[in-house]
Amino acid sequence: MNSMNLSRYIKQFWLQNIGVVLVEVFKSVTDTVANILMANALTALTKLQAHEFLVWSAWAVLAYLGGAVGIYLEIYYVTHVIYLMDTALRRDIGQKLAAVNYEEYHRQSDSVYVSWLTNDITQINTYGFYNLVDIFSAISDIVFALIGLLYYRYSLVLLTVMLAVVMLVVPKLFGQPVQKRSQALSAANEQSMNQFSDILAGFDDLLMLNLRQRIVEKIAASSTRFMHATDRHKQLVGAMVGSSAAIGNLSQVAVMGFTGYLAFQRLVPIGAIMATRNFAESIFTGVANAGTLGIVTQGLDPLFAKYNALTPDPAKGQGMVGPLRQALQMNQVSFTYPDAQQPTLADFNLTLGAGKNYALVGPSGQGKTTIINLLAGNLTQYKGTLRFDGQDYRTIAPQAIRDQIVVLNQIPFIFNDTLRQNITLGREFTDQQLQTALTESGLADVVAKLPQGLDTLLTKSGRNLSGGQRQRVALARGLIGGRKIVFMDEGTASLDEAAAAQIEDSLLARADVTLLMVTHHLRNEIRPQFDRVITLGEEQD
Ligand SMILES: Nc1ncnc2c1ncn2[C@@H]1O[C@H](COP(=O)(O)OP(=O)(O)OP(=O)(O)O)[C@@H](O)[C@H]1O
Repeated sequence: MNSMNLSRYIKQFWLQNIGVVLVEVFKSVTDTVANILMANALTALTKLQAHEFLVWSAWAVLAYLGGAVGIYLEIYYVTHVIYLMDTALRRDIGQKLAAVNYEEYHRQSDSVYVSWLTNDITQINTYGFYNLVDIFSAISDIVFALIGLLYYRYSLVLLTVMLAVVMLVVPKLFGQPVQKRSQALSAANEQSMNQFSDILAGFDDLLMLNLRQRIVEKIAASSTRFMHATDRHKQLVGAMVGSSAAIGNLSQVAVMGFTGYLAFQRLVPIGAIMATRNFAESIFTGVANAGTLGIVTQGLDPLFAKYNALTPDPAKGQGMVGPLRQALQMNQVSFTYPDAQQPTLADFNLTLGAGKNYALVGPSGQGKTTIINLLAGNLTQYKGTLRFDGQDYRTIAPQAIRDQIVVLNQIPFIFNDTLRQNITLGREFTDQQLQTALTESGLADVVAKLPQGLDTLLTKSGRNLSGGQRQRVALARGLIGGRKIVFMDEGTASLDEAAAAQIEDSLLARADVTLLMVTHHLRNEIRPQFDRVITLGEEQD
């Protein structure tokens, strides 16, 4: 994907954006015409010509009605086009996120990405798309107001242009600082999102400790910090817009004064004073806005830089693998987490034979989950060699490895969707395949008891399923694609003994499944069913 920036989306929807431009031009034309018509009415009034006064006023009313239609179109159509661009932008952010690997994705928390898709888009709308519309509206107003002034006297145009140049210079002084504060605002947004989701995720624990008030304190503190970042941003934007407005107002007075002089000289009609004041107002407000808004728009560059910094999975391997026939191997594998002082694994060796069952036990923090993530192809920055049926992982396409593996975590993720969708995740399967997966995962009985069967809507995090049922949904989700290597990372730790036994036994009994089970509680009765119990910290093969 090419790099993301504002203009990319404007070009992508160029036809609709031409529509936006036409709406703005239409508004400016109706304003200019209405101004001249009202000026004519005023001139007729100063000459006490009642009929002319009424006729010019009636025309002016028509022009103002046209302007009202322009305002309607601006509010409805312009917003519609901006939302089209928002959707394309969110889609591209989604595409960037979907292209990264495990390590890159987990460099930041989910709530940071949520903030990209919500707060950042609001910021891009306010300071980007709506701003650009405002800038164009300002430019269009300026052009037609200049034509209006030219209609009376070219010297009015000259004076106005000179004053406008002064106004353009002022906002430039604010460019860099505004960019910095806009960057800080985005960072503060991410941080508060992070803090909100962190404290809310801890609701259950706070409830049990009778510390729910902490939610209120944390939310308030986080919101206050965000408010300070907004304050700092707005202070600067305010100073910039304010100083431009001050110069603009003084310039308007100068234009009015000059028109008054021309009227005394009988070079323009007396009613022109109203029109030139309005034209000058349009021009100076337009120049002030166009100058300052342009700078605010540039302030969005750091946001886009953030999205562009996401690097797609750099894995070079193209090789394919099928179902495991011989073994998965780790040879002299060492792994150190970024920022960690000590390696988690050093010269580690392990062989998992196809169709065999392994238990991986050992004290907490020894690296059991790390081993699973290495074997699953999620962690790539290791030393040594990983092999799939003798083929080096580095030469295999990462998705080909994932196609063979199911990872069951302690708390599997349940999407807010139907049970069927939670298993298929949008993939097409025959009823037969679905039925087999339900049976293999021990879900068939559960589904039979649900009034709505597979169409039962599961709530967020699967709260209407028991822990064991959630595990089975995750298992069915993995097995349905024909995966035959199962890594259980404390997959049954949160279940009662009966539920754990049901899942473990069904996997242990399958000769076609290669099972690696990480556990702290290896039940004695299933110990003999393992081909090997690997204790971390002991000699490896
Ligand atoms: N993302 C990470 N970044 C930095 N260090 C990490 C990360 N994940 C794990 N570690 C560290 O690596 C070590 C091994 O962690 P790992 O989760 O693999 O151990 P484990 O044996 O599975 O532990 P447990 O039995 O408690 O689940 C620990 O010291 C842990 O602090």
